[in-house]
Amino acid sequence: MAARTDIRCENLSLTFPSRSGGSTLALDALTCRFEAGKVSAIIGPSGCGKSTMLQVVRGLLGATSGEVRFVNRQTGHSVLPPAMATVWQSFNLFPWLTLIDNVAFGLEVAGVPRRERRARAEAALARVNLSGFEHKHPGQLSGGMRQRVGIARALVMEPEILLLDEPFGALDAQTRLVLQEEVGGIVQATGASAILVTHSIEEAILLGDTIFVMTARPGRIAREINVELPRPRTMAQLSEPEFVALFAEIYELLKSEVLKAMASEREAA
Ligand SMILES: Nc1ncnc2c1ncn2[C@@H]1O[C@H](COP(=O)(O)OP(=O)(O)OP(=O)(O)O)[C@@H](O)[C@H]1O
Repeated sequence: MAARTDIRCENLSLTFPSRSGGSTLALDALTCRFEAGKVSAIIGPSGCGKSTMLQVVRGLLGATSGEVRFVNRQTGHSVLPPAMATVWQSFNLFPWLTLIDNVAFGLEVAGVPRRERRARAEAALARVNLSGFEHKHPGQLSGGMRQRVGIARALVMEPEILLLDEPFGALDAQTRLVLQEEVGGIVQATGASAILVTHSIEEAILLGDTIFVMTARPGRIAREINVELPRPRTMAQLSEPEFVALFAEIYELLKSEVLKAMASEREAA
C-alpha cells in the first residue's frame, strides 16, 4: 500500500515504574518525524528506548507525556493511525500451523473470507521467496526461513507502516546478510513506510533513507542523517568512500552515547 501518512513524535516522554519502587525514564521529550514511504532506521545504545518508541508509535504503550500524530502528507491534516504490522526478532510463529495458515492467521482474525485469505497468504509467501513451502510447519524450517514467514505475515496485512524490531537479530551472520539485502527491495516494492530498529550500523545504512541516532537512556534523537546512497544497496558497497564516511560518523556518535550509558550504569551500581 502506498504510504501517505507521516508519523510525528512530539515531545514523547515515557516513565516505567522500576522493580525497586523507583522509576525509569525511558524516553525524554523525544521529537522526530518519520516520512511516508521512507525507511527510517533507529540506532542507539542498548536500553536507550528504541523498542519503547516503536511500541508507542504502534499504540501498544501510552506516552507519559507528548504524543504521536499521524498526518496526511498531502493535506497536512491529522488522521487516525493507519494499518501497521510488526516484525519481531523472535519469530513468534504458531508451531502447529502450516506456513500458509501462520501467514493467513491475522486475516482470519480480521474476518477476511477463506479464499481471499489463501490467495493473499500465497502471494505474501511468494514475495519472501517461500513459494512451494506453504504446507510445511515452522519446525521444518531454518531460522532465516522462519523470519521470512514472519515478514510475510506482516506483509499480508498490507500495512501502510511496517515496524521492524531487530528483525535479523536472531539470525546467523550469512543468513542475516542475505535477508538484509532482500528486505530493502521487498519494503520498497510494497510502497509502505518502515521503521527499523537495529543495533547494526551497516544495516541502518543498507536499509535506511534516514537514520536516527538515539542518545543513551533517556532516549532522545542525537542526530538525523539522510542516506543519499543510490539503491539497490548491497554489503559489497561497504568499502566505498560514502559508506565508510557514513559509518564513521554514526560510529563516533554511538561510541560517545555508549560511553555515557556505561558511565551512568556505573553510577547506578
Ligand atoms: N515494561 C517495562 N517495565 C519497566 N522498564 C522497562 C519496560 N520496558 C522497557 N523498560 C526499560 O526502559 C528502557 C528502554 O528499554 P527498551 O527496550 O525500549 O530499549 P532498547 O533501546 O530497545 O534496548 P535494546 O537495544 O537492548 O533492545 C530500559 O532501561 C528498559 O529496562
